[in-house]
Amino acid sequence: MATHPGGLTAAPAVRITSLVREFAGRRVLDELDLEIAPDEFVALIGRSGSGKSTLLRVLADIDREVTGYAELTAPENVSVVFQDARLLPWKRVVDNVALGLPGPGAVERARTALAEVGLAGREAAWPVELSGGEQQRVALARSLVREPELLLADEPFGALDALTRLRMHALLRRLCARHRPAVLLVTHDVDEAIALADRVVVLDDGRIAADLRVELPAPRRPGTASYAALRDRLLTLLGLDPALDGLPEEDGFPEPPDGRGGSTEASATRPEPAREARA
Ligand SMILES: Nc1ncnc2c1ncn2[C@@H]1O[C@H](COP(=O)(O)OP(=O)(O)OP(=O)(O)O)[C@@H](O)[C@H]1O
Repeated sequence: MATHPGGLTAAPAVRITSLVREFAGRRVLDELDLEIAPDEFVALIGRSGSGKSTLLRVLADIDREVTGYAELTAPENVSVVFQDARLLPWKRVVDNVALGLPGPGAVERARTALAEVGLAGREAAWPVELSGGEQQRVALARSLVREPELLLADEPFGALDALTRLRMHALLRRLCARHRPAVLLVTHDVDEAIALADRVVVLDDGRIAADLRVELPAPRRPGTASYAALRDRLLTLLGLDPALDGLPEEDGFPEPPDGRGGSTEASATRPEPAREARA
């Protein structure tokens, strides 16, 4: 639970207890527990197939086919940002942001939100006229103009170049400081997780392998000893070798049945990440 100024203890924005999601009898989320406080920024990392997007879809109420849970509490006012901006190509930028907003002030609010993400003057543009980073900024404006209590983001910057991604980090930090939603950010990028999150949760085979608070002082610059220690710990938890800067020695994927791919038995065994107690 979050303790707010004044000593009040706020109820968590998200509380999940013993969540199970199966596909064809296989547990993809396996009795998962997670709490996110209001205003808290949680990054969710984990290997491909570990269940990150599934968890996000359940919280977004896109996936309702959960097999079981003891508690599943999330706010009603949730916004979701995906890797692709998913703008309606036949609507101008401002109308994409205003879409579904109630009241006569909708367009004005959309304009203000676009200015907040640095797109003042581009309101009348068509989505196709914007770069990938600009489209993603529109998607952020569209999400935050609704003042969500919970912002869910599934690799929102994964398709952007490295420089744009860094600028998007700064933008998202500023927007979250202003709007103060609880955030669950799915990312493959350990540095992105460290740069943005209050907590990094590591998912492995549908269970939480580690839950680490990021205690680094701002600005969180790579190169400090404490940054490197946290980064190494997260890479290790992902089954990667920090000494190789995150590159695994083997790809860790199963061999094709006919043995094509030509390597040894060892390469068919994926590296086992360490499990850690909740910190
Ligand atoms: N609709 C579906 N039908 C069957 N299996 C599914 C479905 N959606 C997801 N899965 C399976 O659930 C597992 C978790 O998928 P999920 O997309 O949540 O993983 P992820 O951690 O987000 O992976 P990635 O990092 O590669 O995006 C995978 O093994 C996937 O094949």
